[in-house]
Amino acid sequence: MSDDGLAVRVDGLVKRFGDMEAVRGITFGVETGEIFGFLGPNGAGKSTTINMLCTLLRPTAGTARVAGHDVVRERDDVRRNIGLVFQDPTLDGYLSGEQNLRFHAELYGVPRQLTRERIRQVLEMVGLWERRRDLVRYYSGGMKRRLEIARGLLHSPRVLFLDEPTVGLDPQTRSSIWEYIRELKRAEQITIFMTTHYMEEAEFCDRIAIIDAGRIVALDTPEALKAGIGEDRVRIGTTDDDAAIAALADRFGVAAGVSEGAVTFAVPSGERFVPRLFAELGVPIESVNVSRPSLDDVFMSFTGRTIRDAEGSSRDQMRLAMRGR
Ligand SMILES: Nc1ncnc2c1ncn2[C@@H]1O[C@H](COP(=O)(O)OP(=O)(O)OP(=O)(O)O)[C@@H](O)[C@H]1O
Repeated sequence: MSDDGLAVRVDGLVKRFGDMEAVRGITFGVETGEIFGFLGPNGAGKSTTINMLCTLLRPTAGTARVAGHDVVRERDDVRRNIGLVFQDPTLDGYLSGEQNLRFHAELYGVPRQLTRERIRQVLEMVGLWERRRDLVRYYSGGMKRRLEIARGLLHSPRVLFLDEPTVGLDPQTRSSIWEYIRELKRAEQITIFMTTHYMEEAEFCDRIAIIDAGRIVALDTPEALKAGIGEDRVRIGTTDDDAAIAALADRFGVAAGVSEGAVTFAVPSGERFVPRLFAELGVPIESVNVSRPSLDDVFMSFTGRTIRDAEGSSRDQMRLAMRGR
């Protein structure tokens, strides 16, 4: 089996593209049977990491072992033991769901006598058995993604890699994909390694690593990460944000900033703080929102900005880089 019960073991992994260091020496382990989430804004290095673990990209430095095998030296062993579901669909629309799976089974050398039963199992698991004879081009986006998950499972991999499995899907379909992922964990006892930039979804993972600008900034269960914050988040809409930020610092000793258009800060007990705010801030308040720590706050506490702001800035950086060419 894998090293010390670890399905994935990463040590000092680095990936450089020219001068650009996309992954900057990350180290972590994923336990067998766990749903492990890799969470971070666009451009943080999630896909680059997953591509190295899947043997599609060669690391610049460091090591990674998947299902007990080295991703560089034992590439074929790694490939035999993993399933992939990537962002870009690679299904053949002119084949039926079942034909797509049969083709994949042959590609992966699934023994003939097992193929039929295995196809039935995985199609039932993702709720597509009844639709198996329909051409994939007539499937909805959610059905296609489910078929890809079924395909990724066909050869009974030990580790399933899902790169943003729900991106571009509507909320209802996203939640149904999650039901299948959780069911999968119960039924197949495999390790699931997934990337996402949806904070709400990371909550469903057993553990998550938060990645920002190529570095892991936090790694734990979602509960432990949120409990570690210990403060509520308060957002206020005001007529004068700069004056409100100055007053918060002067009168309450609270450091606030503007995030996503509202003055935002953290205090130990939000509900108790708000009445004082109205009485003492001295700047008109138009709206108030108090929330318990979320994974967004965890990200904020480690990076100083929200994940959406981080996406904005990474897009800006990319635009600048393009302009500089
Ligand atoms: N082949 C490549 N050549 C040059 N730069 C690359 C290449 N692939 C990725 N990058 C850069 O590496 C950084 C990390 O990209 P990566 O795709 O891993 O991020 P990500 O976290 O997966 O983002 P997303 O959520 O948008 O997929 C980005 O700045 C990206 O532009």
